[in-house]
Amino acid sequence: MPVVLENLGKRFGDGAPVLDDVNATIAQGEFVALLGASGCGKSTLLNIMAGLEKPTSGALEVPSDGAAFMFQDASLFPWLTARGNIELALQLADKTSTKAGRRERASELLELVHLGGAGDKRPHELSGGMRQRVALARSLAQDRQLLLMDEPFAALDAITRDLLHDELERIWKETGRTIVFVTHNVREAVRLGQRVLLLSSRPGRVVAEWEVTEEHRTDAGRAGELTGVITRRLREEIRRHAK
Ligand SMILES: Nc1ncnc2c1ncn2[C@@H]1O[C@H](COP(=O)(O)OP(=O)(O)OP(=O)(O)O)[C@@H](O)[C@H]1O
Repeated sequence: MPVVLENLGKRFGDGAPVLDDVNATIAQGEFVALLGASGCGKSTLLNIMAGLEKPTSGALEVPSDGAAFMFQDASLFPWLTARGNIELALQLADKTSTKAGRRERASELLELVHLGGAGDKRPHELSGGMRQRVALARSLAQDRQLLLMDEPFAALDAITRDLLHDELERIWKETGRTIVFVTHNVREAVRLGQRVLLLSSRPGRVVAEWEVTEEHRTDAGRAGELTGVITRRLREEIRRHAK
């Protein structure tokens, strides 16, 4: 099922609208990067898609089983091991699951995020990148078609982030999830998205979008050109907003 946003608006209390007339359709299995300046309403839009916030106007269609969420901060339970954190998510997702079933599924998910050997470690024993891998496995444990990711790699160093980009792309291809990935990093948006949507500021609205083609993926020069085009457009938005 696609995600459809129609003339979506959001204001908090009697403040100025944060989002106004947001329109977008995201196909099942598509990977969309949502880009915008700080404070333009990206997280608010994601929260609306997750059902955590209600829009003030407009309509939205999301898969009936809701969405899985992954944040910038892994927010793992510190007293549980990596495996324990994943098993808990499995238990919450399916109350009828058995302990043995959860154990097996947690092992599969740990393998999927390349953490097969670290299941018994607790969060403080893991690096930032490893913690985000556990968080990714935990969000996949929720077993929803739609995965919403809010700047999940923003706090990581560049090398770890590049590695996780490769991993996320592989996992997306393996699992066929629909992914909406919020970032303010243009390079990251072009690296991951099949499509990049740019949200303007005050009010937030989709003002531009770009397809990232196979050519961009295989030719670093072409990817660099597209990154440049999008960066210039993003800067325009930021300047317009600063006036
Ligand atoms: N619960 C809330 N109550 C009042 N205002 C809010 C609430 N949540 C968000 N806002 C306001 O909505 C605007 C958009 O915030 P949001 O977090 O969605 O932006 P963002 O694009 O995700 O920002 P960033 O990139 O900095 O994380 C901000 O001005 C923020 O202060």
